Amino acid sequence: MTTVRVVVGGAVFDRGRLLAARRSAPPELAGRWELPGGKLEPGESARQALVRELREELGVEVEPLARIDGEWPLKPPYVLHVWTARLLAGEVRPLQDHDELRWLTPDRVDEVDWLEADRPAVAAAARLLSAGVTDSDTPSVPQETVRDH
Ligand SMILES: Nc1nc2c([nH]c(=O)n2[C@H]2C[C@H](O)[C@@H](COP(=O)(O)OP(=O)(O)OP(=O)(O)O)O2)c(=O)[nH]1
Repeated sequence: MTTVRVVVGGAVFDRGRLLAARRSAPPELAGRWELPGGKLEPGESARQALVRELREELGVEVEPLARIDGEWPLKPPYVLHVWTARLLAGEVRPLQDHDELRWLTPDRVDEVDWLEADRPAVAAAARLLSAGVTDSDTPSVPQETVRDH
């Protein structure tokens, strides 16, 4: 039996913009843009993994909010899950795995060359941003779009 392993990506919001990160490695993915994050470690929840990865890779503290509905296949055995997250503290810096970071307003999310797997989640995140549901400190996110687990 093959067990799928989860990679969690963060749709990080700050002041109406979505964070995009350009991978610096491995060679086949370098130059493509992703939602920063990484693999869950044993015993770790998706929220914990996201907080840890974004601290390591970007030097910031985030608060995961809710999962964007869906699961996207990556190189087996990995699948991508995406969570929205709010920037709590710090300024993002490309410390690990990335060589450029960009904050994109929802009308400009298509300006970067996203990894294929990320595109549906990026589109969902842009819709949330456009709808303004990420503006408040106490987010209220439409239940048909995200679920919390
Ligand atoms: N983090 C992340 N990885 C993605 C996304 N889209 C996508 O295809 N991937 C791929 C790239 C990698 O092959 C894999 C995740 O690996 P990673 O290198 O980010 O994970 P990690 O930090 O835990 O890595 P490591 O411990 O193996 O070094 O998933 C995405 O949006 N975010």
